[in-house]
Amino acid sequence: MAPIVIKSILISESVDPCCKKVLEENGIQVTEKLNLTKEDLISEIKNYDGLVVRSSTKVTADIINAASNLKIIGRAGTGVDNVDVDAATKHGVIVMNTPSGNTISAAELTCILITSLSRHVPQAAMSMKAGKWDRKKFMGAELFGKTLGIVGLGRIGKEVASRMQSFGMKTIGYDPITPREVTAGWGVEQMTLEELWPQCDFITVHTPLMPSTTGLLNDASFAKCKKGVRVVNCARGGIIDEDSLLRALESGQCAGAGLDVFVEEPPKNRALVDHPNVISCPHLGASTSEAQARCGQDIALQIVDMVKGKGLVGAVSALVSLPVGMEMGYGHCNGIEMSNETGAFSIHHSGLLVCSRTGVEFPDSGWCLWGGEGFG
Ligand SMILES: NC(=O)c1ccc[n+]([C@@H]2O[C@H](COP(=O)([O-])OP(=O)(O)OC[C@H]3O[C@@H](n4cnc5c(N)ncnc54)[C@H](O)[C@@H]3O)[C@@H](O)[C@H]2O)c1
Ligand SMILES: O=C(O)[C@H](O)COP(=O)(O)O
Repeated sequence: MAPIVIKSILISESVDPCCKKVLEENGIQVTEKLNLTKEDLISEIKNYDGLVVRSSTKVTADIINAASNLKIIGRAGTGVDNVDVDAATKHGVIVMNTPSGNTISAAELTCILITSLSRHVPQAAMSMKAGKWDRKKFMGAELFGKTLGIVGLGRIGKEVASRMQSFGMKTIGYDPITPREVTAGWGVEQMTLEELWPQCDFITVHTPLMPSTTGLLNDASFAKCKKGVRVVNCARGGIIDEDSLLRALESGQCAGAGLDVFVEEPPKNRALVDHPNVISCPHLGASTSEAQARCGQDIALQIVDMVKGKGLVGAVSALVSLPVGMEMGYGHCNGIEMSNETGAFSIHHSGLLVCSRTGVEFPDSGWCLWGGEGFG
């Protein structure tokens, strides 16, 4: 791989200081400017070879078009839905993420929301602070023996399963890509969504936000659930349709929701946040010192490796420039096996890889196809 020259990088969000340190130790000049408006970013970006962001900076096509020197957009975290990967690819800008750095933190917050929902801990704590001693109102239910449905059995889904199994929960799930025999090895029985909905006491979603996952839980799927199901979304706002969730909470079909993410962040419509049976957080899944240190260090090291011509670990957009029908590589990731099997992936206009044989959409996350870590 030919080395790529990166002399200056703009960090536009609160990224762990080790990111700046590693880049500077490798001769890259780093400027940190937080809370830039879109207009500020458009006028600033031409001065930099690289941009490092988290999820708040919306790196839209107009920003990328104005970035005459930009060669790399580094996402210190997992989701790249705040970056216009198509526009970046068209401009030859590499988009890179650090998908495993915050897995444990996101999984832990998910489990905290599940356990809090079962015992109303946040509501009880607020009532204590209000000077009350209300033991009847906060009667809960044990998690032991209950069924947790996990939709999306990738990195975070797997970690959630093992933690909740230690509470004695039965874990079932659905994932169109991770093989059933692999998740059976983690104690997760896979089934169709139609089979899954009516069995669950709790449902947690861990997919990327894509056309096929938008509104996965909607009026129709809530209607198939047990009355009183509790749901958690620590993935992306919109995977659980927000209007349907509110209706299900109001009718009692859904007894509680734990939400870390919203369609609009921060949410202007406060109906869900204000609902008494909703526990919500301001997108805190990755907000631990450990996750931030890992993501900050990983993105810096990946950029340095790219500059030195050592590799393109975490590259997301590079895939889009590969020809349809290419050989993607070898490994035990099912996506790779399928590419070898079919040689028939096409690049969807939204940046998704779509297998023409199965119609399965792959998120454009480089880890699974480049890293070869698969589902080990
Ligand atoms: N709240 C936070 O701060 C936070 C932190 C980290 C990650 N995330 C988000 O969590 C989500 C999961 O992250 P991850 O690292 O586990 O990703 P991952 O890529 O490891 O796993 C996602 C899984 O979803 C599966 N999937 C795709 N389409 C599906 C569908 N239609 N139905 C069911 N499963 C489907 C994929 O096959 C994959 O196994 C992402 O949306 C990510 O952006 C949020
Ligand atoms: O996709 C992610 O990595 C998470 O949503 C975390 O986003 P953040 O880096 O903005 O906290």
